[in-house]
Amino acid sequence: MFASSPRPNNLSQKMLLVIFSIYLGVTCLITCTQFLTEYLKTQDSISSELKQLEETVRGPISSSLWQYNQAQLDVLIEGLIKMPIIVGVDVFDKDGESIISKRAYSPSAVPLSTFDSKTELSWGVNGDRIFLGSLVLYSSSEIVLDRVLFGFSLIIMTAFIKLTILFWLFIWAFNRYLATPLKGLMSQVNDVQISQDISKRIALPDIENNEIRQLQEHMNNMLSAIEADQVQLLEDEQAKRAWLEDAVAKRTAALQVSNEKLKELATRDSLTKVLNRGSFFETAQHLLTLSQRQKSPASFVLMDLDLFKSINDTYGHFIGDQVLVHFTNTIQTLVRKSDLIGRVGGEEFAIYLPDTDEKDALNIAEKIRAEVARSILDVEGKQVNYTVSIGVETSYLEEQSIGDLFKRADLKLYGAKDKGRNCVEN
Ligand SMILES: Nc1nc2c(ncn2[C@@H]2O[C@H](COP(=O)(O)OP(=O)(O)OP(=O)(O)O)[C@@H](O)[C@H]2O)c(=O)[nH]1
Repeated sequence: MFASSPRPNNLSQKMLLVIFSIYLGVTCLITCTQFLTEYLKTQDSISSELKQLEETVRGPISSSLWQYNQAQLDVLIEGLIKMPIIVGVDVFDKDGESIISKRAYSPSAVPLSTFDSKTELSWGVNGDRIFLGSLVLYSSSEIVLDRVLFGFSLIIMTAFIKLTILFWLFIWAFNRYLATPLKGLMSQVNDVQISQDISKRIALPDIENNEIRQLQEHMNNMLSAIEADQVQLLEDEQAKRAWLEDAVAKRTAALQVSNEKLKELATRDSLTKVLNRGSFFETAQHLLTLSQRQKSPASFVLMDLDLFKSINDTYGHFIGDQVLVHFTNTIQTLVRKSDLIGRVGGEEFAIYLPDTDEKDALNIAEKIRAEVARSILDVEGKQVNYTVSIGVETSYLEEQSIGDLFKRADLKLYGAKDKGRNCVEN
């Protein structure tokens, strides 16, 4: 049973040690007391037997002494000394002088302790008792021990049997009611710990309604509380994350809008919304490089509003601004979405036309010139008419710089101005 039982842990070992040490101590104490009591009882019993023997032999010994019958006295003393409870016999005369002294042991094996019983020897003559001497019978502790040990071995044996039965009963009860349920409890707690699955619950099989069950219930309540806390924490965490993601998304959208605005501010002309000079030339340079790689033609149209100073002077700067906006709106309706429009000076604009040869570029420039010349702008009840001079230039394949193209277009623009304005020069 013990071999198949679970290996005791420190607590159980300690419990066993403490319980059985106490039990052994108490048992030893009781046994020693029992032994002492038994010893004294046996000694009393032997003393009584000695007394009885004295009563029995007092008459014959007194008779032998009265008659001086030494032979009879010797026989009687020999008989006494052979008795199992007697280790010595002494006979004294009336003056206390030893007449006979017999011992059942040799001088080399003297008993540890002896005790005796003494009786007077007398003889009756004419109704008077004549004192003849005394008889002393001795017995020893060894004889008492011999008797006690016989009875006591039975006590020791029964005590050992009781102790053994109690020990195994204790081991069985300990395993059945404490060690096995505790081991099961620890194993299940360990499972929860290793798997980190708080939804698991501890369920010991065949458990009685005792402290272990209460412990199991307390642990399960604790697990439930931890699980509820974890769920709450998870929900809080998810809510926080959702809030954070929402805040980040809103912030990102706001940043994108700001970026777009910044980009527009950096790249666009605030009045006409077409590309500013820097941005136009940068983008046009990229497109020119691309056109060259694809070996496709590209054209550059440079436009300058005619006598714009006098428009400002005549109608004021506000109307001058409206003319600029009108002009950009007009050209946007006449070019492709892929064409690049930029404001390169106060009243000077440029269009970069990818995949456009000289002939097509001239057509577009002419369309712009004609449309502008034809249109009448109505601002604040005033009718404004304006014209534009245009220089057109188409790129050569070996041409690398948009600046060169611009310079050549500018020369053409001067030519148009020289020819009297409101015309296209290429
Ligand atoms: N309203 C307004 N005027 C501008 C703006 N930018 C430049 N101007 C004006 O445009 C005028 C350009 O005048 P000029 O360079 O003498 O040229 P022009 O009068 O157009 O004469 P030509 O170019 O020879 O036909 C100047 O008076 C500038 O003040 C602007 O954004 N708004």
